[in-house]
Amino acid sequence: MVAFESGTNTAGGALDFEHRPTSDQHFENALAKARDGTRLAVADAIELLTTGSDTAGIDRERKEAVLEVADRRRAEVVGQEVTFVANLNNNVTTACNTGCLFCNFKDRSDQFLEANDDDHGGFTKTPEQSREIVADAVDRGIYEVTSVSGLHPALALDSEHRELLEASERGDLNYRSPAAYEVDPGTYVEQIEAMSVDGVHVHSMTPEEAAHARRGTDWSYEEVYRRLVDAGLDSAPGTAAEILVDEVRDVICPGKIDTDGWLEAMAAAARVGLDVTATIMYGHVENEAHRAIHLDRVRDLQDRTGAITEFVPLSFVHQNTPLYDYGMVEGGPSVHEDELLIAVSRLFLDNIEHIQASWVKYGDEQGLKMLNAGADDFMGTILSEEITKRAGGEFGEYRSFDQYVELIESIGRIPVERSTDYRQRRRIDSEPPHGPTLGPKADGTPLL
Ligand SMILES: C[S@@+](CC[C@H](N)C(=O)[O-])C[C@H]1O[C@@H](n2cnc3c(N)ncnc32)[C@H](O)[C@@H]1O
Ligand SMILES: Nc1c(NC[C@H](O)[C@H](O)[C@H](O)CO)[nH]c(=O)[nH]c1=O
Ligand SMILES: N[C@@H](Cc1ccc(O)cc1)C(=O)O
Ligand code: SF4
Repeated sequence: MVAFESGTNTAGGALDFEHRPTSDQHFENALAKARDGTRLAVADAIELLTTGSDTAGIDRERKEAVLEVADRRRAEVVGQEVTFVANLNNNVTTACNTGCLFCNFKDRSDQFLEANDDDHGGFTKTPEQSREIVADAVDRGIYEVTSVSGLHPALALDSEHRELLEASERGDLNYRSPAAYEVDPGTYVEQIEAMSVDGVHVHSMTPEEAAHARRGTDWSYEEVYRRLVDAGLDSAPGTAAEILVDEVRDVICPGKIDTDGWLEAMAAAARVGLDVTATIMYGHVENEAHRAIHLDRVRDLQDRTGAITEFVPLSFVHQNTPLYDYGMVEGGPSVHEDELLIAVSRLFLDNIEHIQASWVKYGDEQGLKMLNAGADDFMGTILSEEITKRAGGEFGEYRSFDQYVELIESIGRIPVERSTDYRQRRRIDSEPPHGPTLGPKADGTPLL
């Protein structure tokens, strides 16, 4: 079989990682296990992701075989429905000093100081502004708000946390009083309360944000998530996962919590009754062994919690990022790596029902291909998008219900609007125009 390109980014090869994408398994054996529905081992995932770890590059025929098995599994597990949600993104602030090398969403927080006239090009919203944005979207029929933000130094969990941070003599807490800034983001609890408009589902507080919300205290993640639930939080996004192997995190996000911290935060969110999602951000310096270990850690977390509603592969967008600027990567993942990641996620994660194809990351055409390679959820309307756009992504910020219906029907599948937890679903089989019906103020009128 002809190997037509390298299966992994070359920069990963230059780094001296302990984990390498080799295994004592055989591709055909791993594929047979996948076909039978036998639980896959990490070595099997490495074989499938590399299309055989003893040969260089991705073999196209073998790749197609993996996608086909994953597509069949998808049909067995969830059938022909393709789901999506009527949501908006309302990110509170871009101020962040964590310095992740794959991220261009962030702006250095000193640029947001009252005393600084720099034009940072980012934003911070007050709780009142967040409420207005969400209330307007809810009026239009939206029923989920997703909110992920930079770790603004003025953000505290609540007034008690603020008092502790104000009183602390420690200089290492990444805290600064809101009075020093042009705009006061309030506390996390105030933001969640503000966004809880008319029963809208609030999907917010990644493990990294939860860590920021307990800095300088001895509070557990459970305590933090409990207070957030009291404020109106409904579920938590499992971003900040990146690659759940510390030797990779040490390179791309040394300022972030480690793998165990991420897993601990997610398990705590589950214990207080929250649904969560899980993600992988792949296609930078890591190799296929790291991707396989990541899947194993997510599957183990789901065995323990059962709280993960969907798995969301986030393809690395390289253009405007430090990793690319510093020459640490030559680009993002190839389309073949993208397809294999979706397919192997479906096959490996036998305990997670839904695999999301992100049109933000893949675009419409490739997103549809992913729905024939193991994915069954097509994300949400989101209305605005800042993370990928700032990184150089070009697939836009919004999809309408009409666009969704047309895209999903074009591949012969059934468009279904879903609630965040997938428990409410509505098949869309009427004539256009289409709009949301599951929201507190949704009556089928198109969003825009
Ligand atoms: C921008 S952060 C915002 C929330 C919070 N600061 C955190 O890190 O959890 C949310 C996620 O966006 C994803 N992301 C950031 N930059 C990206 C890029 N260039 N390509 C793909 N995904 C990216 C990462 O997975 C990251 O965890
Ligand atoms: N994949 C991306 C998502 N996915 C999240 C969904 O929109 C939704 O919030 C979730 O499925 C819970 O219902 N969101 C983004 O902003 N960007 C993505 O790339
Ligand atoms: N907003 C994140 C993605 C995301 C948000 C919530 C999720 O549950 C999953 C993924 C991004 O664009 O990268
Ligand atoms: S990924 Fe999150 S924590 Fe890291 S720099 Fe970006 S906004 Fe900050």
